[in-house]
Amino acid sequence: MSNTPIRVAVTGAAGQISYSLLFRIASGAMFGPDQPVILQLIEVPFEKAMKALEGVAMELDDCAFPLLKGMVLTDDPRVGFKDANWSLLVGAKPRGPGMERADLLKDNGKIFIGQGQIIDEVAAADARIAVVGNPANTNCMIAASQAKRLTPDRFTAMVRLDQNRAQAQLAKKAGVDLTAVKDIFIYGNHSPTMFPAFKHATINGKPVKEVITDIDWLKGPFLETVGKRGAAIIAARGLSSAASAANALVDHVRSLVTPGAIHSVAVKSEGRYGFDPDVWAGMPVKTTTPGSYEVITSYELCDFCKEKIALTNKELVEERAAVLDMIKG
Ligand SMILES: NC(=O)c1ccc[n+]([C@@H]2O[C@H](COP(=O)([O-])OP(=O)(O)OC[C@H]3O[C@@H](n4cnc5c(N)ncnc54)[C@H](O)[C@@H]3O)[C@@H](O)[C@H]2O)c1
Ligand SMILES: O=C(O)C[C@H](O)C(=O)O
Repeated sequence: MSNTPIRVAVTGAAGQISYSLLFRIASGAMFGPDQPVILQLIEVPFEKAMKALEGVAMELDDCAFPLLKGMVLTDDPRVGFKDANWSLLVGAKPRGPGMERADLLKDNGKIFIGQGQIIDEVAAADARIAVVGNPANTNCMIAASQAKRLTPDRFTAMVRLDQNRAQAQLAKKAGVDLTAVKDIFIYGNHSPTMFPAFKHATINGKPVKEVITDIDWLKGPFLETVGKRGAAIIAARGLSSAASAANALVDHVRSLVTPGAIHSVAVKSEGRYGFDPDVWAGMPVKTTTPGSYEVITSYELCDFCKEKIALTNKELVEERAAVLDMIKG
């Protein structure tokens, strides 16, 4: 790690995810305990949002984080993304009770056209982008489609919350410590069609199916609970998940800068695991250096896995088709 601060741009900086996220970044949880950061906080150009952002910045000051070397508060994305090493695209309208993710597609998609163009123009040479705002995979595809300088591998979308949810559910069912569950990866969309591939997961080093012998639970309630967890939280809280989403983004970025980490990331598929080449789909990734990763392509897919992947791929292809005019226009 270097002593030069990393510039981290965060959109939706006055929103609920950011209220959990920013303090973790400033404390060193995302980039490590020796890495200083400058937070470049971006909000919409409305008085209420900017006022709320000032309040968040006051609280960040009041934490006296030694690693926080500066803050920029802005409603101008050109200022906010300037020289950013990481751009965390959280800002978007969240889904409310009863809303489907498809409803968000057009509204939120527009945001990512502009942000993709500006990041490509003004962010740092080593810029990397992580998309959280929903529908995250397709928003990431939209942002990447606008880039002429930055290559598609720089753009990732978050499926880490789904991986964490799946790991927690498997540990609970098996009655083991969370850390006993390994290699549970999320394939496809961050939506109820996602596929947590339990077949490849292990519990205390044994294949999941040897420990959880209730295959009907794995194929039914397990997939359903993980896939619909976002909606369950919205129904219970009246608001979408925030602290767990922020925590997952810390994990997503931390793993992407930690060589050897193996984790689920939505990346440009390039046809891997049977996905359409142009969609961003969750799949297992291994971080190779603090600035690069490779997709792990060695997992074999059973017929059940292929069926599930075909479903989530279909949804991603449909989402892409729904915004194709926007990204080509
Ligand atoms: N991928 C995931 O796992 C995951 C998990 C939870 C939530 N989400 C999504 O994250 C997004 C944010 O959720 P939240 O609960 O923080 O919402 P929120 O409404 O509390 O905050 C969103 C913030 O974004 C701001 N914003 C909107 N458009 C913006 C723009 N163009 N530039 C900068 N800021 C902008 C808003 O003013 C608001 O302050 C939602 O789309 C939500 O669905 C994703
Ligand atoms: O499902 C949602 O709309 C919120 C979020 O993506 C989640 O998974 O909690």
